[in-house]
Amino acid sequence: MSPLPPLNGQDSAALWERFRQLLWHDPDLALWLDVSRMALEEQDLERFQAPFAHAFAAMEGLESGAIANADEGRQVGHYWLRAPELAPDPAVAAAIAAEVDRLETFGRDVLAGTVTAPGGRPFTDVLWIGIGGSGLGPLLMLRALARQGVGLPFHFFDNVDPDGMARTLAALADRLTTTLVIVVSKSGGTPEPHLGMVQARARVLATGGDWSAQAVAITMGGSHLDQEAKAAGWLRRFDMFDWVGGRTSITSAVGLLPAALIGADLRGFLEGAAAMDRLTRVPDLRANPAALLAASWHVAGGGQGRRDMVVLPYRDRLEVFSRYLQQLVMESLGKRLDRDGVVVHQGLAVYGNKGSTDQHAYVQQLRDGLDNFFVTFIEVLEDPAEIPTIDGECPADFLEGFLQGTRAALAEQARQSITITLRRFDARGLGALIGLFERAVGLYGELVNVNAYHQPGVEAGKQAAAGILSLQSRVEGLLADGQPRSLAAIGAELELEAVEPVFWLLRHLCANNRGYGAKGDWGQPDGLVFHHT
Ligand SMILES: O=P(O)(O)OC[C@H]1O[C@H](O)[C@H](O)[C@@H](O)[C@@H]1O
Repeated sequence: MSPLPPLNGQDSAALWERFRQLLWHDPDLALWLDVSRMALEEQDLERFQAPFAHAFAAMEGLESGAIANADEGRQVGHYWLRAPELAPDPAVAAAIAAEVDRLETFGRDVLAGTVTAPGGRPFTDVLWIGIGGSGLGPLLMLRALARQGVGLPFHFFDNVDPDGMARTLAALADRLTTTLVIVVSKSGGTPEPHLGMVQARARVLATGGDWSAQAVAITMGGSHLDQEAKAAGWLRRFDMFDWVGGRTSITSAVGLLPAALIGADLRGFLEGAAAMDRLTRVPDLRANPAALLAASWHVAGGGQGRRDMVVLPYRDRLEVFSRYLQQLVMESLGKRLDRDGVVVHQGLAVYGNKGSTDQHAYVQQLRDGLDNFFVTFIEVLEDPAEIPTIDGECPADFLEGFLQGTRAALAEQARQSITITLRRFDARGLGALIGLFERAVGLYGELVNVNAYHQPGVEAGKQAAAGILSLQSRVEGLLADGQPRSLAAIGAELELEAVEPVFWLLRHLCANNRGYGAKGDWGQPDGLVFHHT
């Protein structure tokens, strides 16, 4: 093969040669990957040989059951979920396969009306309670694969925003007694899904529902949530295995149960991911699409994430994909320390929405402004037949034109882009996309030597939040005697280092009907006097 022409200028023959040489295609998945507009050069492909040999070996170790998440002492087994025979323990392989069967059967029975809400009425809705990977994966499945009139409508509690909960409960109204409530938390101890569960249960019971007959748990065996579901005899419990991280849980019950309840092809989804896994195990940088992605990300950001990934899928069904990738990529790669304990502040920022919509929003800056990004276009070739050409205008052709136009306009300004093209978008294709990005993140994590499977920063935020809640109890306890106090007085009596959190807490309490009031100027916190009425 002739040397890869460098990416510079607008020499269309050289660009075409780059396109031809770097194009990756798999006929079975009918998927193309084009990284020719990334700053990946011949010398990069050479210098990456040794690091990728190491990364491929590390991924092989991970898939064979190594403790790849050393900090948490955990195996990383999401690849086994779609190829159970790869699990190092035959009992684990059997458990994975059995769980898929149970999920599929349960979904089918709910849709067929053989598993019903109390009183024998068919379930009408699903309320899905989960956050992070336990919320985003299901949302992606739903937005990507739901078809009009098939399966159950979904509603989400993916936060503890009381306004969001109130709106969701109001929309369900009297259908709450025929709503299947699915509480999802791998750890079973995350506060958000717990609080959501408590609120949902109270409302279901208040409207005459039968909570245990409507509730389903997806969690690790033995977790707090699992114990609760077991003790109260919930309708079903599904397993989330210890070796599956939240951001890679979409091929577990977390993504499969939504698929089953919207009548999507969950076996096809798993098969697509498994097929991509096979293709991304190939230990050859140029022949491995996940390696080509990881190498492209590396050169774009100098191995330090200096360019953001802008995800532009040209399909509304993939609108949530950028949010999904945000968690997968940023929670995996955004790390302060590398595996040797050196401070590296690694990461790769991800944002996006969809094309061509974004063409009319922030693409202006991508074309003309700060060159701190690369775009990942996602294209689907097969168009639905329902939208015809009218007066010679075919929306699908415009979409194709907008995609190519944006790619070319960016290239004119030496802005980098990747394009992933799928012949067809279906459950299998979605599985393949998931598998592709999961592996690319794993390989990139090896290249930059970070543990892509833990999230110590998230834990820090959780602990700080717990500290604020305990401070609130102390402040409320102090003010319970009815004595008015300034922030300084509260700080002195509680021996606090800082009073600013107390100001924030009391500002919130005073804004609601919680029995607290304040005298003074809210713009001059030092002069405020708070009291409990
Ligand atoms: O499923 P859970 O254990 O409730 O966790 C939900 C989410 O929150 C955690 O804090 C993690 O940062 C996420 O990776 C996880 O997906």
